[in-house]
Amino acid sequence: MIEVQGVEKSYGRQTVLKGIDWQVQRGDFWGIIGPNGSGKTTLLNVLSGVESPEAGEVTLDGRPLATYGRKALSRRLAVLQQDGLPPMAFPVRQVLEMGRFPFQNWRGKEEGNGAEALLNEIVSRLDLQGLENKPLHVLSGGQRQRVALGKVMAQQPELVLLDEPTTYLDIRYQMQFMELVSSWQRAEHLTVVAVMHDLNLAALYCDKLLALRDGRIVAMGTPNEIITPEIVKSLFEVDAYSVMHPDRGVPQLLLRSEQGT
Ligand SMILES: Nc1ncnc2c1ncn2[C@@H]1O[C@H](COP(=O)(O)OP(=O)(O)OP(=O)(O)O)[C@@H](O)[C@H]1O
Repeated sequence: MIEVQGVEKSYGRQTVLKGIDWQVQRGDFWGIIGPNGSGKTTLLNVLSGVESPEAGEVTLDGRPLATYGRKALSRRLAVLQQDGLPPMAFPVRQVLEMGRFPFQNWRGKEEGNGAEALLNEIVSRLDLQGLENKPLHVLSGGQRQRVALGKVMAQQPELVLLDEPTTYLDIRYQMQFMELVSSWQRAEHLTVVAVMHDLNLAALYCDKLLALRDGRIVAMGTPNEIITPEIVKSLFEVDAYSVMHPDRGVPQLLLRSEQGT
């Protein structure tokens, strides 16, 4: 679905992506991991077309990303940031409707009447009943991020790019958010690429992980291949144990204290 070939990206004299080669197949759930400043967000921005690489190319279904118009691209891919929506005064239902923008004509109208049913389904899937008429600024951060996910769902993308989407959520809402994304991904055979800071959540929900350090890919593979003490040490310079999750059969990290036991 996506092919990244020899991508280089610089800001001023700093090269932040160096020779990135990567392929994403339809239906994959990828996590991008790596330390602060390693280029994760920049790579996501190159995939969404927000940033253009100086060298190399990104293609979406065989066609260079740069040749897609903005509206055509937003019918294919959607992006959700850390704090997906600011605390503005728009009511929840209206914010969900904004997700339909790529399908509206110049008068802001959509052909057919499928959108209402779709929005109702999203409201019930995300448990937003009762919040539909409330303005965003009265919601909690966790509720607001659920609405942000709903707006992205309303866009009916084939590819979803998530940039640290659970950063401001407590552990209950982190789990809930990732479960919602995961069930949506399975139901619609979506392709998901998520920048993940929490390696344990990444191991639980991503099928494949790409590890970046200093703008280069240092490892790619399944969570079992990537979430190892050696790779984690090489990325983050921390010592950790890796244990198997008893239910899910994926690795989970336990950090080791610098003082020992
Ligand atoms: N718009 C920009 N202008 C100048 N430098 C930038 C810009 N965006 C990113 N950078 C620099 O590029 C490097 C990579 O940044 P990027 O945000 O991609 O890293 P990251 O891995 O997502 O980091 P974090 O985990 O802290 O979010 C950093 O050194 C950053 O300062």
